[in-house]
Formats: sequence, C-alpha cells, structure tokens
Amino acid sequence: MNKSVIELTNIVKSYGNVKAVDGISLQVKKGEVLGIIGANGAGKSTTLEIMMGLRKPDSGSVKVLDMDMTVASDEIKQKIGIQLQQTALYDRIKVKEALELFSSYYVKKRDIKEIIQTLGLEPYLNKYVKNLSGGWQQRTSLALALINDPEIIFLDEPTTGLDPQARLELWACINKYRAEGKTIILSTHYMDEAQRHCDRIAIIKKGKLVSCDKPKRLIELLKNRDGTMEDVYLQYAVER
Ligand SMILES: Nc1ncnc2c1ncn2[C@@H]1O[C@H](COP(=O)(O)OP(=O)(O)OP(=O)(O)O)[C@@H](O)[C@H]1O
Repeated sequence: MNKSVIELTNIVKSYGNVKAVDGISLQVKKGEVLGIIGANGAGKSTTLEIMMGLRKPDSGSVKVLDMDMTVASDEIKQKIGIQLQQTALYDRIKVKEALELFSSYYVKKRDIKEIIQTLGLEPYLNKYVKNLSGGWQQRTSLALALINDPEIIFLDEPTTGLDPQARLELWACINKYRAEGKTIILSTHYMDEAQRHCDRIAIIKKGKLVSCDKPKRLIELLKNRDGTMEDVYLQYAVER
C-alpha cells in the first residue's frame, strides 16, 4: 500500500464564532487523486489551506511528506504546488512574467519550457493574465503550481466557471501530471468530474468529514441502485 503523504489529525479551525473545520482527520496516499466535495461554506478551502500551510489550525496536527507543518512549513512549501481559487493577484502581469516570478521563489525548479509546451501556453506568454479566457487563466495558474516540480499539487476548484471543453482540456493537463505519480488534492462542485477523475472523494459537511471513499464504493452504498455522485452528494453533503 502506498505511504501517506498527508496526515491530518483532528484539525479544528474557527473564524470568530464560525467553526469552519470541526475535527477532521484524513490521510492522503502518495500518487492518489483526492477530491474534496461539500456545500458552499462547508470548510473545503479552509481544510485545503491548512494542508498547504497557509492557515494554522487552532488544534490538531498536520503532517506533510513526513514533516510537521508547525516546524517545517518552509521546507514543505518548497515541495508542494498550489493553485488557489481565481485571484486578481497576478492579473496585471504577463503569463511569462508570472512564470518567471514564481520560478524565483523556489530552490528546485522544473524546466519552464517543458511546462509551457505541455500546457500549450506558448501563444499566450506575452499576454496579460487578465486578458486570457477563464480556461487559459486556469492553465496559467496550473503552470504556476507546477513550477517547483511539486510532489503534491493542490487545486482549489480548478474548473469552476469553465465551459465543458475548457474543463476537459484542463483535466487532460492535470492527468499528464497524475501519470507521473504526483499526488493531487482538489476541491470541486462538479460531481461528474469527482466521479471520473478522483481515486477517493472526501465529503465535508459543516466542517466535519462525513465520508471518504472511492467514488464507486460511495455509489454502491446508496440505497438507490441507479444512483450517481449527485445522489451521494445529496445523501451526505446536504442539510436535511
Ligand atoms: N477568512 C475568513 N474569515 C471569516 N470566516 C471565514 C473565512 N474564510 C472562511 N470563512 C467561513 O468559514 C466557513 C468555511 O469556509 P470555506 O471557504 O472553508 O468553505 P468552502 O467549503 O471552501 O466553501 P465554497 O464552496 O463556498 O468555496 C464559511 O462559513 C466561511 O464563511
């Protein structure tokens, strides 16, 4: 069995009175694609941000690549790639400039030319990020997440707002890196892509992990024999 590259143990995180994450324990295996699903405000982004070391939990422990996040966050950040939800931060620079800027942050770097070629970014290098279509903006931010040749890639709603073709194309890109054995952790609101692309799906409801299993297994456990991932979502993730 593959070893764990992430171990969350009883993570709690509140913002004022809001308990965004309420005691989540979760292990992610090397090379797996783990999808995190749940309603708006369920705590997906906060959980991802804690795994990435961008937020500190109030309590609980976070181990990434056998290192404790509280003592080795700088070392961990060199070895992970992060694609956050769409942000205006890099809108005002060109694609090439963004790639060069990100490259300067890291000790270990992947060949930028190879990333550009794999993601088909060549025609867009001298364009401002803000002028690209959503699909190409997301490819750019995927390229930025890959620049340090990370062992773990985090994608926060990578396909939200993209048309079906752009979603398929982005997944084709993500799958190229999956084939290299990278561990990929993403959140999504699209049940079809969770079912098709994820090895396991973690379902979060009101800050708690209510289930985590293979999509096929989650569907088999439904009472409805013709069930889909949408039915899984309705059964586990929605307030009734
Ligand atoms: N910086 C913050 N300050 C205060 N409250 C926050 C902050 N970030 C998140 N929250 C709250 O914490 C809860 C969990 O938010 P989070 O963004 O983790 O959920 P999510 O599942 O990613 O939602 P979405 O699907 O809408 O992105 C929500 O109630 C949200 O309003």
